[in-house]
Amino acid sequence: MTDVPIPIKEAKTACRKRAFADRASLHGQVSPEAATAALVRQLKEMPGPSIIAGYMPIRTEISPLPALEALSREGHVVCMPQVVGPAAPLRFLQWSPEAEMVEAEFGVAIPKDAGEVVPDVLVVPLLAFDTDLYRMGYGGGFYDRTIEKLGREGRITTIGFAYDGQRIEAVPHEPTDQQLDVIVTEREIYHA
Ligand SMILES: Nc1nc2c(c(=O)[nH]1)N(C=O)[C@@H](CNc1ccc(C(=O)N[C@@H](CCC(=O)O)C(=O)O)cc1)CN2
Ligand SMILES: Nc1ncnc2c1ncn2[C@@H]1O[C@H](COP(=O)(O)OP(=O)(O)OP(=O)(O)O)[C@@H](O)[C@H]1O
Repeated sequence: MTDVPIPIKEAKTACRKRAFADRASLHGQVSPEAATAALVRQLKEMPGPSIIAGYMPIRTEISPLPALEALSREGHVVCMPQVVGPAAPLRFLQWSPEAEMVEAEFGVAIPKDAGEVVPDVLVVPLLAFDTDLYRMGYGGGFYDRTIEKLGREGRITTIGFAYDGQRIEAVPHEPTDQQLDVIVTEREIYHA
């Protein structure tokens, strides 16, 4: 029997469904402290002052907030993503632990009345990843478009943040999928 390749969209949909279930079983079971400490260490290793983009966790994403709060209190500029349109890259609004938040597209909170900044480090949420540092998100292509644009305009470092159990053998990918530079979990730091 010959192997018939599964079309990429179908492969991604099937993978995404499995990844949702797998991540849900990790969330609440895996203690995030070691991941937080590793993320803080990784972000502090960045040369020079950096503007760090995080995310407000939704669903069962591992929360980067303890790490971002600590870095913000130490004087780092931190920002959060905003969806501006279905085919547009994300834009980033400055954030601090005291920032007033409002709910925006897809149920994601964004800082209210905040100024736009351009990050040079992106902490990226994901559903699943592999050791080639491919990631799978919710399917909007927002991070792929954003990484592609920021990379074209300057230097950008991308750090995936996840539970180690979100690692899978191979994430189905297509030419527009961007590989991350680093993935931080509670157990491991993966490099390209
Ligand atoms: N915490 C967090 N913030 C983020 C993202 C993210 O993945 N996580 N984004 C990353 O892009 C952007 C928001 N984009 C999002 C896109 C889709 C869904 C979502 O839940 N989608 C539905 C499917 C919607 C549909 O197709 O009808 C789903 O997954 O069930 C959430 C956020 C910016 N902020
Ligand atoms: N740089 C880009 N330019 C144009 N289209 C893009 C770009 N990057 C991704 N896309 C399109 O977006 C669609 C969804 O991408 P994909 O399934 O990889 O999303 P995702 O990485 O899971 O989601 P997200 O990045 O929002 O978390 C793809 O069909 C792809 O064609």
